[in-house]
Amino acid sequence: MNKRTLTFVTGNVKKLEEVRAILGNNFPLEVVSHKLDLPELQGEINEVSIKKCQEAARLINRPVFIEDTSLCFNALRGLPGPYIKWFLDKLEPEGLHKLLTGWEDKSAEAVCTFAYSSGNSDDDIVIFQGITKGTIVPPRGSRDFGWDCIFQPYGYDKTYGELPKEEKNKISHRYKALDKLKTYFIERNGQIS
Ligand SMILES: O=c1nc[nH]c2c1ncn2[C@H]1C[C@H](O)[C@@H](COP(=O)(O)OP(=O)(O)OP(=O)(O)O)O1
Ligand SMILES: [Mg+2]
Repeated sequence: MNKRTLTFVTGNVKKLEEVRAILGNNFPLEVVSHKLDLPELQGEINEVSIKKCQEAARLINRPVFIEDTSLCFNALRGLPGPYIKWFLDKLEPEGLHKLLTGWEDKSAEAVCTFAYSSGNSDDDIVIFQGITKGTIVPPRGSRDFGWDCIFQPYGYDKTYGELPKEEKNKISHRYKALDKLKTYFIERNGQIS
């Protein structure tokens, strides 16, 4: 039987790469991607993801999921959080690290939030979240993907940017969120809605 398809809406190719690598082959649905830069309204993390997903479902009109990533500095009470993309664009990794000058607490949480819509506007949006805790350090390693070079997960002496991809994908915020998403669809035998 052909697998049902589920559309991942993102404008970020690095995210898509990781999602494909982490979901692997034993996922009961076929994931296709759709490149779109969705509007992201301001708010708390889950709110941003729910609205982003509703907009994706409205535009694409079929079962979709989206993902929104936050980087939350504990000293800054969770900021930049969902606004990390704009902080990174303007400050670059060096500047993000410097934001914490003057704070002893360099701890941070990488938060990945997937939101799924069956495409039926009567159904609730389902959220899957994964959090990896770590420390913000001066940049080290690959600059291929966002803020990877300044985030050092707890228990490691390497940043995400220094870890081999397979290692990052075993411990990352994205891995933990996708693990929940995977379980949800496996328990439903790939049933959408
Ligand atoms: O694992 C990661 N390691 C390092 N950097 C990361 C990671 N995951 C997202 N990022 C960056 C991309 C963007 O600068 C911001 C999140 O913003 P976010 O809106 O979720 O991503 P995006 O706009 O690039 O793609 P999308 O079209 O799916 O919204 O953090
Ligand atoms: Mg975005």
